[in-house]
Amino acid sequence: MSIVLTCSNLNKKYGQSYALRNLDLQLEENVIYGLLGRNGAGKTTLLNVIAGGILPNDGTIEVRGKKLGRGELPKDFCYMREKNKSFGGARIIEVLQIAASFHPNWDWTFAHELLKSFQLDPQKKIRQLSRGMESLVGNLIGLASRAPLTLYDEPVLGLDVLMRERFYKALLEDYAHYPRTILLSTHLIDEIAPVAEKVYILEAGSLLLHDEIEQIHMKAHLIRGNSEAVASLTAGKRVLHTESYGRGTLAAIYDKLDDRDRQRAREMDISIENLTLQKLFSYLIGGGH
Ligand SMILES: Nc1ncnc2c1ncn2[C@@H]1O[C@H](COP(=O)(O)OP(=O)(O)OP(=O)(O)O)[C@@H](O)[C@H]1O
Repeated sequence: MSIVLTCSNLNKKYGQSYALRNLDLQLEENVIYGLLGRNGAGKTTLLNVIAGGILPNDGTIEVRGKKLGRGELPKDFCYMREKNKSFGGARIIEVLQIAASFHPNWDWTFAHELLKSFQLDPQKKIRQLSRGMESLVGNLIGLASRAPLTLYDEPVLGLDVLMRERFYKALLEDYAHYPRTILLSTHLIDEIAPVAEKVYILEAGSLLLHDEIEQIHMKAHLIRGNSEAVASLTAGKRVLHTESYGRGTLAAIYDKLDDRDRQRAREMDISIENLTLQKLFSYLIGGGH
């Protein structure tokens, strides 16, 4: 396992409030990550601190084991911001030409395929584009640049369902042939579950959870039954949330359940459901509501 990027103890304050607090994050080579969090959780700030030149108050960033100096940006990376106000007067094709000059792995054949698939007219000016089309231009650049480290901030913002599906499909197909490290920040949590291999969940600038999607499928459960029975089954496990109803309790847990746990659950008439990533997220940050 080779580490591409390590952020250690990052802190970023705006006035008295922390946009990032003691944040640690590590990205491995050739993995797709989801960066999840509510509005204001700190996702954009984190991406800007890594790649957008915002200086943290504390903490270090290492790229392939080499610490970045203050204000230094990673090499060989592509960062597609949520908002890109520059280039308004330029045509799409001109923006692609600029991007191509920055990225040594740029693939023009792929870029033209994506223009067609995303239904973008290369002669259109950036300021004539809808919100979704603008996102698609950014997504195209992120894909065709094939940078070893690609960071996307809300890439599907403003996209309709068809275009979201086309983007995810293009990403996964291209990643299968050209593996690299990709981090996608998003609100659309269940959509990212089939795309990402690992996720980081932020809340109020801190890391709430990070794990492999596969592990999340194995560990995120909702348990329902008699209160004493639920308390006994969940003892020693990571309980995210509990709620009482009549004589029963509902508990969201984040832990593996082995055969013995499941046998006990059957004996005690406890039901066990798997939680979707979206539901896990809701229980982590707000008790499921
Ligand atoms: N330039 C700024 N000045 C002051 N506060 C800021 C600034 N940029 C961000 N913040 C604050 O930092 C916190 C994190 O914001 P950030 O944009 O990183 O969140 P986010 O997770 O990307 O949110 P969203 O999903 O809504 O884009 C918020 O409380 C925000 O108000």
